[in-house]
Amino acid sequence: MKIFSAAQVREADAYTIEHLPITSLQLMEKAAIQCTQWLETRYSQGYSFHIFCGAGNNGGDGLAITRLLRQLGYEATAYLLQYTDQFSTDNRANQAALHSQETAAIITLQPGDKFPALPEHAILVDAIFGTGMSRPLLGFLAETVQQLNALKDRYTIVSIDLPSGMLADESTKDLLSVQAHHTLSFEVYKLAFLLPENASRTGEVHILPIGLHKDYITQTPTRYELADTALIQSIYKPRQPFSHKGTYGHVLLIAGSYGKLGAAVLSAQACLHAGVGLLTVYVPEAGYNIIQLAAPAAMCLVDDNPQQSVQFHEAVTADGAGKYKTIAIGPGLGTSGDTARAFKKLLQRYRSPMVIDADALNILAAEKQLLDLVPPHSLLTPHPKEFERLFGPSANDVERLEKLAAAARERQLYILLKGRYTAIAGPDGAVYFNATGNAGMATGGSGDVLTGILAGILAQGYAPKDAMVLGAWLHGLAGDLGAAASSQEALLASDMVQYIGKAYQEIAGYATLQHPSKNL
Ligand SMILES: NC(=O)C1=CN([C@@H]2O[C@H](COP(=O)(O)OP(=O)(O)OC[C@H]3O[C@@H](n4cnc5c(N)ncnc54)[C@H](O)[C@@H]3O)[C@@H](O)[C@H]2O)[C@@H](O)CC1
Ligand SMILES: Nc1ncnc2c1ncn2[C@@H]1O[C@H](COP(=O)(O)OP(=O)(O)O)[C@@H](O)[C@H]1O
Ligand SMILES: [K+]
Repeated sequence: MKIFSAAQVREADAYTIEHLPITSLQLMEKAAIQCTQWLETRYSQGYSFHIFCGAGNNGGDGLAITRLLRQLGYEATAYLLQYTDQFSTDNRANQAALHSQETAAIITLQPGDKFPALPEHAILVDAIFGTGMSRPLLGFLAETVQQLNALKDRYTIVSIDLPSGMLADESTKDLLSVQAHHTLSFEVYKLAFLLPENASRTGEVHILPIGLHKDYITQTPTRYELADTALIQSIYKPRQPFSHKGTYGHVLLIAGSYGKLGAAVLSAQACLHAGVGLLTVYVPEAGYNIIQLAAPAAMCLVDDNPQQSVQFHEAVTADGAGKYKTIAIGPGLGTSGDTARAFKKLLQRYRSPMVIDADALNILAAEKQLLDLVPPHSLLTPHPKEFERLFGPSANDVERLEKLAAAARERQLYILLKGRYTAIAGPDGAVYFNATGNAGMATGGSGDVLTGILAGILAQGYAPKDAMVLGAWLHGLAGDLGAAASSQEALLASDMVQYIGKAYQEIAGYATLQHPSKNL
């Protein structure tokens, strides 16, 4: 699903009005009908609705919602904020429609007026500004928004299209905006909804279809995209009946150190469940029995050093053309000087794309020149702190995304920035967001599982970008299925491993089952 900027949303509206038999007022009515239906299924007749309307088309939506709610028998009042007398045409049309229905439904709020008294079961609807927001809220507008926010613990606040004060595709981290419990937005996700800095202000986001023209949506290129099931199914390749373990690649996983061998175990198990053909795990001597017992399907190479791996570069031949399709390095590895030196030698020898995570990223961050040695098209998987260590601090989430895209482009890398909406950037500068996953995955070891999954998928022959997008989806879906089976609190990284199979099953769907038994 493409993520449109505010300017593109306006273009999409205009294109739809030009190419379909629909006026802008009718499009507004469709948006208002969708919002009203959402409110109606959620709140019974005992609730009253208090809709705060601006002078533009967002306010027009609010006025239309007020009228539709009243038609359904709800108590609903529109408060029209008098910060200007320049109303949009469709806003005026909806004021007139509401007046002709019943005059008392609109109350104008002037600067200096007392904030309206609210009954017990009130729902506050914010229809002040949407994608037309162009400057910080000041004076009367700022006071009204502050008064709404002061009520957020007592009443539910529903924002239409965007919480007023928030920009769709720029950071508004330091600006005042409505703090909504729900945001009802139209047709497409906006970048603002995917930024951690906005989490407490958008609340739950619900995207409602309003019938924007499909041609505009399919033909318009966007900088950002949210992965969806259609994209994942287009990437996923079912296994071939005559394939063998050589078909699916050999991964060398370099992970674990004394006290952190669990990271190697989790990565190894995840890599196996992701479908790798063969897996060799390289661990310090202390890890031999652990790996052999915890991942019997994997082979094990052991470093001479008992506690940390310091000569893993020897595992690949000097010309780099070894037997390993993919090398993954980092989970629980440690960052000692000897380990860092071995990593440097490995980077000099092995020139195919690798998966680089955790302590391997920390080694790169400590000695930044090593970044120049990373093979092109490698996959780096930093969390925000690791990203900052590697590429420097960012003033806000939008700047961090721009840094992500720039680093991927300039260094010809695939970089996956972890989070609620993990962001994936490649050398072409496009950024994909992943929507699967839940807060239960905020637990030690879940990143190690992701590293294993990515290496396992990459070795099977997926292109790096596809491996990243599919791997992040699979990882999050395994977490979602695991949490559904128990709870987010109880979810462990090992549960994510156990649910990789079920996650694949969902992606593949029964339609792709090749076995003759499906006809029985
Ligand atoms: N046909 C359409 O264009 C549709 C528009 N829709 C609604 O229309 C919204 C966009 O409407 P508009 O483009 O009228 O924009 P808004 O209603 O978001 O804002 C309107 C005006 O507010 C002014 N403004 C912006 N920031 C301000 C500030 N801080 N202080 C004072 N004034 C400020 C701007 O100059 C702008 O002209 C969408 O978010 C959506 O809710 C929907 O009805 C769907 C159809
Ligand atoms: N709130 C959340 N919602 C969705 N996914 C999450 C959330 N918190 C963490 N995750 C996912 O869990 C993983 C955590 O990785 P990381 O921080 O490296 O953990 P660790 O180093 O403990 O293994 C990432 O893939 C991240 O996207
Ligand atoms: K709004």
